[in-house]
Amino acid sequence: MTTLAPTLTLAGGAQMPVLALGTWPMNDAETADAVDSALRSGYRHIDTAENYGNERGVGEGLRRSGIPREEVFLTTKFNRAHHSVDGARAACEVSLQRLGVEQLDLLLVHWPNPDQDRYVDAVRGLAALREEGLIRAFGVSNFTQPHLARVIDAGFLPEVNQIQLDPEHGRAELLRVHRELGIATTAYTPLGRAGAFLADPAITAAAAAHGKTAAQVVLRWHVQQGIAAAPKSANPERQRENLDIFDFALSDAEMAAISALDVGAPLHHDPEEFGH
Ligand SMILES: NC(=O)C1=CN([C@@H]2O[C@H](COP(=O)(O)OP(=O)(O)OC[C@H]3O[C@@H](n4cnc5c(N)ncnc54)[C@H](OP(=O)(O)O)[C@@H]3O)[C@@H](O)[C@H]2O)C=CC1
Ligand SMILES: O=C(O)C(=O)[C@@H](O)[C@H](O)C(=O)CO
Repeated sequence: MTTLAPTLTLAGGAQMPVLALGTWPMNDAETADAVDSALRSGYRHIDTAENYGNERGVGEGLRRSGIPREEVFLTTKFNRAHHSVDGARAACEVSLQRLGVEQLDLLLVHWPNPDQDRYVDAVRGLAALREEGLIRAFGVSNFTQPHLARVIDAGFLPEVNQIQLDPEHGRAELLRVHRELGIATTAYTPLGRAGAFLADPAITAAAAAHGKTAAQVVLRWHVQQGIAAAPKSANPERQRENLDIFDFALSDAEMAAISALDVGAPLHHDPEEFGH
């Protein structure tokens, strides 16, 4: 029987599977193959973006897999040019078209782009789209606590903040803020792009103890904190490996040892400076 990931209930009531297939930096053809194999293995959440240029591939993989549309949670994101009420609508409409679906499960503002200072209007546009039923949930990505505060002061609660989060970037303070506000967290680059930390004894010892791989231990560390994770793999075997994390639990000591790998390394990109 196929194992499905459990879901998190978002603030607006949508159920979001805690394990998503990441699709950056694959092109349409690679994405279609990866999405097809992932869905056949039991994935029910796909992460894409306008910026990845592969939403058509996601739609193709979805149709090829034969998995009914309503069983799959589709997350996509839009770029800075769409940071306005009308822009969010236009972004949604073109993503729907490229994906070949009638509704998005989750639409995110990809980066805050504070230099143009229009992310509050972008979220205002998202709230209207949810109201109309074009999207089931809305959220943001790469937002810091001050960005979230501006959006919330304007009267909108993003349901998700998708952020870089791995054992070396535990994001403890932002996670605390998310929990306080009722914002779900999705971790991107959860494996550190097959980072060196996979060979750290804190992780390899837990992997040996549970008969799992280092990547499985790291993804388990994410979901055991109530965080969703979006590992990318183009390889069907590694896709299955990354989903096979729901039959064991890390001890408190193992969780703490992995969390201790965060010694304050900088993020790949500073959201005050970088964005598209
Ligand atoms: N919101 C945002 O701004 C951002 C969102 N993202 C999203 O997050 C997703 C994941 O992040 P990404 O940066 O790709 O990094 P990941 O941490 O997911 O690492 C992906 C890399 O790890 C390899 N890999 C996957 N599974 C395993 C495994 N079990 N063992 C060993 N190696 C493995 C993959 O290779 P292979 O494919 O060969 O298996 C690939 O090279 C992206 O695809 C995208 O959807 C990413 C960056 C920013
Ligand atoms: O992959 C994404 O979602 C991005 O936003 C990319 O810009 C990614 O963060 C990156 O690292 C590009 O250099």
